[in-house]
Amino acid sequence: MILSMEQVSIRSGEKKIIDNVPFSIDKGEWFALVGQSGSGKSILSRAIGQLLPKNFQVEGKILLNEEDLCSLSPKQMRTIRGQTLSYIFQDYQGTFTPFRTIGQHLEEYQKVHGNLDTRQRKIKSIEALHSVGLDEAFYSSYPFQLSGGQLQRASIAIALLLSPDLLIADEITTALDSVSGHRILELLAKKQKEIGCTILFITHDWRHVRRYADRIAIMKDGVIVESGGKHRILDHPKHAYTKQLIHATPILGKGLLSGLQEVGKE
Ligand SMILES: Nc1ncnc2c1ncn2[C@@H]1O[C@H](COP(=O)(O)OP(=O)(O)OP(=O)(O)O)[C@@H](O)[C@H]1O
Repeated sequence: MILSMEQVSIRSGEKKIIDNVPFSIDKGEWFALVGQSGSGKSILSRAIGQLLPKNFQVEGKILLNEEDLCSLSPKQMRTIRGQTLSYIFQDYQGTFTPFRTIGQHLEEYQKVHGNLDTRQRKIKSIEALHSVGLDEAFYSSYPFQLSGGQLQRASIAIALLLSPDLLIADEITTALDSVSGHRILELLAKKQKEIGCTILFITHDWRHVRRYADRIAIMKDGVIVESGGKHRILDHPKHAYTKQLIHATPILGKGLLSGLQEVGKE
């Protein structure tokens, strides 16, 4: 198991946003966290990296590789973010500082994590760009010179630069057209195979859940109402809310909603 949440509750002042959430993610799996807007998916995922604003209080345990992240200092967390845990967000524009080139972003990330050799940093940055299908010319480009899909590729290059154990992808295709979104997820799936990292994938889109997820948790009003394997959740949902969500966005195509074969049937 790579990530485990034990009775995690999150408040902002008097408001309880997350209520007693338990879940665990196994090493190497693609774990989808699904739920309608405002259910608390982003707040929960940001709590993992201690990225919540100061007015939020987190209770419970968040164990990454058996280490309780809630007990770590901001300095210790900075080391973990990037090296062990990294994020890709829906708002890819926000990942980049407008007046710095893509290459400078890639280099800064390495510098912060102790790679002090200028030449090595440049070689690694260019390799990272190639690995997400961007050629060397993008090294000197500014963020505004890239399309949304290209920028999201660059965010993946940055997020995977130090081969993290856990990558949190928070609605990373929402701001892209469907073809670019599809390409980004294919790229992520390919990179996951290469690096062997675990993915916590936050989404509204059942097509993506069906195609990529191994296991799924369903969130409603700050509570996980149901979780399980893809086949179990998509083809045999138990909770009324899960059924409602699945039926609200039917998946086109023949056979089971999970895309798998029912056991015992040809
Ligand atoms: N900075 C904040 N301060 C106080 N409350 C917040 C803050 N950000 C989000 N919330 C509240 O926390 C709850 C959960 O929000 P969150 O963004 O986690 O939902 P979500 O499931 O990720 O939604 P979406 O799919 O639209 O991104 C909502 O009620 C929201 O209003």
